[in-house]
Amino acid sequence: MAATHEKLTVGIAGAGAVAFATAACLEDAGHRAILWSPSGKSTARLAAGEALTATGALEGAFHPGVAASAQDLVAASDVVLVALPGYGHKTVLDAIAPHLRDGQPVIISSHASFGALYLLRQVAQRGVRLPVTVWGTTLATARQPDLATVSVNTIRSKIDVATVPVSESAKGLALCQTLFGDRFVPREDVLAISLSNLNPQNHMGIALCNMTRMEHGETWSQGGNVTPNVGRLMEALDAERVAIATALGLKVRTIFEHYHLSYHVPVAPIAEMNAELHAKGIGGQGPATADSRYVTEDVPYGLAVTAALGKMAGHPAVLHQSGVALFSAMYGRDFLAENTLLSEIGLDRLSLDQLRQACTDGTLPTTEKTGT
Ligand SMILES: NC(=O)C1=CN([C@@H]2O[C@H](COP(=O)(O)OP(=O)(O)OC[C@H]3O[C@@H](n4cnc5c(N)ncnc54)[C@H](OP(=O)(O)O)[C@@H]3O)[C@@H](O)[C@H]2O)C=CC1
Ligand SMILES: CC(C)(CO)C(=O)C(=O)O
Repeated sequence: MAATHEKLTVGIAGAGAVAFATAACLEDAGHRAILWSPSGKSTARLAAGEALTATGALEGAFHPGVAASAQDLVAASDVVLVALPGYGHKTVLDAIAPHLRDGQPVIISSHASFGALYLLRQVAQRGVRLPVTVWGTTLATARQPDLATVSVNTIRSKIDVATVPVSESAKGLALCQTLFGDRFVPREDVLAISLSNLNPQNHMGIALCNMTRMEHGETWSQGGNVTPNVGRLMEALDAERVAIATALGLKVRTIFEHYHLSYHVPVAPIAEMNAELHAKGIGGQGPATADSRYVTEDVPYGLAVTAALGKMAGHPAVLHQSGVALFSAMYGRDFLAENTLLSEIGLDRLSLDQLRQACTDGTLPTTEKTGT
């Protein structure tokens, strides 16, 4: 699909902060957005006729549609966009998979734990082929003060994108441009995107170093608490991730580029960039609970993946591995075991060659480990 002024209907699976912000942006651009909340809770007020009010980087009152079921969502949409935390991905992918049509594009924002490969396997069992476009991050950073309002902190100027199968990359990119404008940076494949989500490493530094604030339920500035030592930890985590990507011959953004492109602040040490965000009033607030996706999503669906890829690439990500172990010890949970996608795609049974092939053609091997 070439980038056009075509107006499309986008079915959004998920109805949290990012889903609301994405729906508002789509409606603002003249597209039609339909939201689906897996429990129905998050769309109840919109379904009752209230407007979705966006404040901040996007202002306005919008009336996206609401779907009562995954089946209705998929049936009414040209494109399906998955926008919710990784711990909900398998549930939602399982809900949409039986209804997706041949060729119907799916976008996952942000992509986690090779969910694209899982979805492609599920639809292939029905003989359905479709392109899955994956983003390393989200269109916006946002919070949901209530279930009819979204506070949009920033709309990103650059988003890393790839499509599985890779042969559909140009069409996937054009679709994203049609929907969201010229803000996409094409990356090689879903493997590159898996190493492009900076939330897990950044949230590890932020949550680990502010855990007592989270446990005490304090209100605290996120940007203002990325102090020099926290910033250095985040930079060291970043160096591990970038080293793995480099070893695999993949180009990914650095933490410096990420903060610069997401928040439009000059490149500097990460503590300084965060201090600048804090001073500008866009540093955000850190989690006011230990039950935060900064840990419950980012450890099993993020740190664990980078750690696994580090081992496969021969560049062990010691700090990421330590993050999984430390948070598991702190919470008294086995975060590695909580990931519902990696075990499904059998990442530990794949060789690097097999994983790379699957990321290229979208087909997971059925045979035992072969190649390096
Ligand atoms: N918010 C932000 O600024 C940023 C977010 N991201 C990433 O974007 C994604 C979405 O974030 P955000 O919108 O803030 O998240 P939210 O917590 O606001 O998402 C809430 C939505 O997720 C659904 N959900 C939660 N748990 C489950 C589950 N177990 N099964 C099924 N559905 C579930 C909820 O369902 P229901 O409606 O039924 O309650 C609701 O629709 C995450 O991966 C996050 O890391 C990345 C960068 C910035
Ligand atoms: C707040 C922000 C934008 C940075 O940590 C974020 O990534 C999130 O909410 O997940």
